[in-house]
Amino acid sequence: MKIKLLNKISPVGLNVFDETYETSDAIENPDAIMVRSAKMHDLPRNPELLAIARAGAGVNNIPVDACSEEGIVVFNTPGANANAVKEMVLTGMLLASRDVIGGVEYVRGLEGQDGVAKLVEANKSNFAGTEIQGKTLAVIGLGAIGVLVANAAHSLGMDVIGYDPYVSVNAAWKLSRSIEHGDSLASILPQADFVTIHVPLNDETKGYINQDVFAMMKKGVKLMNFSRGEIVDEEALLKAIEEGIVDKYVTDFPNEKMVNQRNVIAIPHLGASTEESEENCAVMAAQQIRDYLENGNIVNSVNFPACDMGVLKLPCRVLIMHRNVPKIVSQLTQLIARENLNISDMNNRSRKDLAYTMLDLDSKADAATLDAMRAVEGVIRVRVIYK
Ligand SMILES: NC(=O)c1ccc[n+]([C@@H]2O[C@H](COP(=O)([O-])OP(=O)(O)OC[C@H]3O[C@@H](n4cnc5c(N)ncnc54)[C@H](O)[C@@H]3O)[C@@H](O)[C@H]2O)c1
Ligand SMILES: O=C(O)[C@H](O)COP(=O)(O)O
Repeated sequence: MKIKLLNKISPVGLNVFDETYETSDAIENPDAIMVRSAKMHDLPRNPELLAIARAGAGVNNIPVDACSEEGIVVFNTPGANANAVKEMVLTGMLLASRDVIGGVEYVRGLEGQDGVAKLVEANKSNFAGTEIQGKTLAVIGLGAIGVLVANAAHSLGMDVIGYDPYVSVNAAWKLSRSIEHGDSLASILPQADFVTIHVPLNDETKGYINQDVFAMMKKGVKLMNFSRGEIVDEEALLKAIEEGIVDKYVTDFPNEKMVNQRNVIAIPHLGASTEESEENCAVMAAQQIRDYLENGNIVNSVNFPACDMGVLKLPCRVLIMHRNVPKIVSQLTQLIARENLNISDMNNRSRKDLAYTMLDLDSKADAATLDAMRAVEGVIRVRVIYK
């Protein structure tokens, strides 16, 4: 099996692959791709490609809809880098409150001067700040990162209020009971001294933080964006900075416009860049790829349904990706029955308009049966794994 690496992937993750795998950035016609933030929208996809694993959370760099049409499973690694981002958000809030960056730059400028200790004592008041304890933090998006940020901020003495109209039961369980929930942005933003954004970039959230949303914010708010640059409308942001609504904008996504703006602290996308997080993401992504290539199991996909039949023990497993419409499964099983093949076990799962069927057979399926399955209307891809 050939795994193409589109970004630098932690070697600990690559160790998950045994000697039957080849991993490299130079591979052609891969069976699977491992990627971090490399933009894949304009890259060609070879017909053999079965899976793309994003070692991280955001999948806006991957053409997910096109992959679905081609029967390519797209995975991500939910939560694997959440702690790293949480620590960075806390750092961002502190950098926005205390002028550590200005102070350090000032001290560097004293190189070669006499009486440095005396000078810093005389001028330190230029870099004084405020504390985060006792301030109110609004968290937009209570997923893997938002929950960790909310709980950590609460334990540092902040009042925390969150908003997430699609919050999962799992995330809600993890949220501290002291965190209040709002039912709209308007219900959480007016009282917030700090706002932090933890939603994915998609059609709904592009330009989400716009002029109307800035108008809901308290004057002097400090805004953290460790999600994606495009979630914040930059024209509206610069106006809000000009009007004193935003006191500091801390972003992990600098662009040409943001590199040197007044009141903007721009960080070079370091949220997930820790040894621990890079290992967690790479290991999880590699395990998910292996399980899919070797057993056909789907865990943590962002386009196909979760479906797991464990390790393949029977002679043959047939995997069918198809539209979620009536009569497909019955046609597939009839084709199997026609050849007197016995289905020992099966699983069928759907997600929106896509479905996935796994069939464990007592004997090997012949090529003609597999081709007949491929010809069923609504079938996207058929793959077979032999033990
Ligand atoms: N800076 C970095 O290095 C870094 C690292 C990891 C993730 N990220 C970004 O952070 C995002 C969130 O990561 P995560 O791991 O918490 O993902 P997640 O899927 O666990 O959480 C996202 C949450 O946003 C909520 N949401 C979706 N639309 C919303 C809306 N319109 N309003 C409010 N809430 C909404 C979802 O219900 C979900 O709970 C990623 O999609 C990625 O873009 C950045
Ligand atoms: O969505 C993510 O997981 C982050 O933005 C991390 O991106 P990276 O893997 O390129 O650091």
